[in-house]
Amino acid sequence: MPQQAVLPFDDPFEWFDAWFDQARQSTMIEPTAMSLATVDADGQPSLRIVLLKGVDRKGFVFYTNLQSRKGRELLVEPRCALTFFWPQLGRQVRVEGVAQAVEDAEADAYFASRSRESQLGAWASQQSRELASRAALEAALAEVTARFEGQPVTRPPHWSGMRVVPTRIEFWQAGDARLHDRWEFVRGEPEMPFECHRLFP
Ligand SMILES: Cc1cc2nc3c(=O)[nH]c(=O)nc-3n(C[C@H](O)[C@H](O)[C@H](O)COP(=O)(O)O)c2cc1C
Repeated sequence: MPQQAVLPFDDPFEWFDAWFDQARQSTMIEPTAMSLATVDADGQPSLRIVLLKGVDRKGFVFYTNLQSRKGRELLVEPRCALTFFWPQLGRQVRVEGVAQAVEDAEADAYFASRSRESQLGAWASQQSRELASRAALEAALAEVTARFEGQPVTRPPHWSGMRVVPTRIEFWQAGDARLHDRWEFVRGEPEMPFECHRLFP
């Protein structure tokens, strides 16, 4: 991978778009997968994979059950972090920021684009709650399938999108002999312009 002597982009969103396009054009499975880190009220971190479903200058959007562990944690502490790892390209992107619920209309539009099976699953799963048995989950799915028979499946009120509004975005490109390139863009508040720094690997 060629080393970057100069800054390839001075705008972190343009930079992300370029790398994300290349990741999606590669043979990589799940290029939209990202680790999402949250913390609970005691400061205990937790980490899981979610899928990036939208990105623009406002931030990085994923969808989930708002009553899941991550949903409950983000309600109390919206500061969170994301990491993308694109091994075929030798790249990592790290994002830190604040999660905000997306507008209802945006969540409705995305929910409507999902398969009916996924829509019913969103109703049937009390994500992250204790489940007595697989049969209980299947019974919940059968119940919602019967409830919505012959009609569109509406979005559950507890299922929506979260947008991570970034205050830090770091681009990491693997280099020879571990002399990787790292560039960070930071801003104190989401309304402020980003400052860019190069970091030791
Ligand atoms: C490849 C992959 C993609 C996933 N995408 C999502 C997603 O977009 N939204 C989601 O809520 N969970 C997704 N999950 C499941 C989460 O990793 C996690 O198990 C679930 O959201 C419950 O997490 P929580 O208990 O921390 O809230 C995905 C898991 C994998 C492995």
